Amino acid sequence: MELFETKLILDLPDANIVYHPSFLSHERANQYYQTLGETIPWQQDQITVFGKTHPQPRLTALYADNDKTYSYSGITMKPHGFTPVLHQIKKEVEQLTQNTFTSCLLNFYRDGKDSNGWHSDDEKELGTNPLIASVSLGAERFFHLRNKADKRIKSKILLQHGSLLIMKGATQHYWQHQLPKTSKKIGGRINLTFRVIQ
Ligand SMILES: O=C(O)CCC(=O)C(=O)O
Ligand SMILES: [Fe+2]
Repeated sequence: MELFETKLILDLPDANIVYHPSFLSHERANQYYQTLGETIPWQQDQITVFGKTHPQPRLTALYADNDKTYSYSGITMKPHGFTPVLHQIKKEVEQLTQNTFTSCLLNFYRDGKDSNGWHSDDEKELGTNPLIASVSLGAERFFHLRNKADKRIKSKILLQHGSLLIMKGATQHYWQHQLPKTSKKIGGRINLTFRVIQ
């Protein structure tokens, strides 16, 4: 549940992005970080980008209330069924966004060397204008955005422990995002992205 009404609307052309810094209390964010870190069967897949195969620079897991697979960068992920904790977080995200989700893709960035390269969440299984709701737990990391038509148009936002970032509307058509590496000595970060996978 949202603690404060505080929300930040990113003022970017052709984007619809809202940031809720205090979506979860620190106490609950701590609990979720610990539980998910210990209980999720994290996997490290081999990805193929520009014809080269290498281990993905983070760990992932897919959860869903259906058995539809999700494919990107040459990986096909099979979902697990929602656990009680993930189901609880999903309900809270659904309440705030007034949306329902079928799936949650989890990312575990073990330290500052783990990352997520430039991409849009534009796989066809996500539909035309997907609403992506992204919960951050653990170490703060910068989330970069760049305009697809003019890559010099950029923005970044620090994703804090317990925050929720919502991307919707045409955002994925016009913008890419990434989570770059950092040389700072930081701990792990868990990210949960709720989506509809059709
Ligand atoms: O870790 C993040 O905040 C971003 C994750 C992301 O972009 C994705 O999984 O598609
Ligand atoms: Fe993404």
